[in-house]
Amino acid sequence: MSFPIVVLISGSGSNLQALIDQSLQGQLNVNISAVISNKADAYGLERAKQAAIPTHTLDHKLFESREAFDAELQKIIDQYSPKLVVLAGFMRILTESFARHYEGRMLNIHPSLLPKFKGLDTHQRAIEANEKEHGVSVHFVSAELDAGAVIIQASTEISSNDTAESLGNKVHTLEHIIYPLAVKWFSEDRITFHDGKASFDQTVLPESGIRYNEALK
Ligand SMILES: Nc1nc2c(c(=O)[nH]1)N[C@@H](CN(C=O)c1ccc(C(=O)N[C@@H](CCC(=O)O)C(=O)O)cc1)CN2
Ligand SMILES: NCC(=O)N[C@@H]1O[C@H](COP(=O)([O-])[O-])[C@@H](O)[C@H]1O
Repeated sequence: MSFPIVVLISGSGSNLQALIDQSLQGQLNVNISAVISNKADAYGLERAKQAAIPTHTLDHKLFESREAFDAELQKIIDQYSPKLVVLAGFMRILTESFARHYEGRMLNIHPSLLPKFKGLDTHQRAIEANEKEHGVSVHFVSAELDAGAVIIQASTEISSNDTAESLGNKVHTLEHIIYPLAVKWFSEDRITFHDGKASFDQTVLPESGIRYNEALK
């Protein structure tokens, strides 16, 4: 496997599992070199162990500052010399120096149609805002929270009887399709990042930030 990646998690790891599955099925030619969690009880750590992927737990509560946590996190990550760092439900805001260190080679999946609903509790906020649609965005990670160049988005309608949970389930399904797709494109050098912007090989997308609804039919 010529394309090492490191995945950061904080919770269940269903997006990690989607990457593991597609890698094992030969649809994604990456080597998940390590999985790192800031939460010891993250089920994603179990998923990694079941796939014989090295795991690390780094409890942010044990560090005096965000900078100290990020410095240790960077040390662990760089042992693996990844070509890509994948945030998959990683729930810590990263410092500017950390974001700059991995600029152009760190992705995040965010459960909203950015730039709408940056931050947390996005499903409930979309419902309360009477949005007609909601969805998910894969983007490069920048120092500014949830503001990096968007690579791919997928959307779903919000039904009148949707709850944050039912909407979250619909979004999760979309995530498990578009995150492996974005990682695949990046690993095949069909997405590049320059000067804060994402650009795409013409075989992928005519322009950045495309909605990829048709992929879900
Ligand atoms: N510098 C950046 N760091 C992170 C980004 C980013 O774009 N730039 N994306 C986030 C992921 N994320 C949303 O997609 C996100 C994660 C966490 C938070 C947050 O408020 N975290 C709190 C703790 C919350 C908790 O522990 O439950 C915090 O860090 O104090 C907002 C958005 C990953 N990092
Ligand atoms: N702000 C970041 C954020 O909320 N990310 C969200 O965390 C979940 C992780 O699920 P998973 O652990 O099952 O992959 C995903 O829904 C992802 O969009």
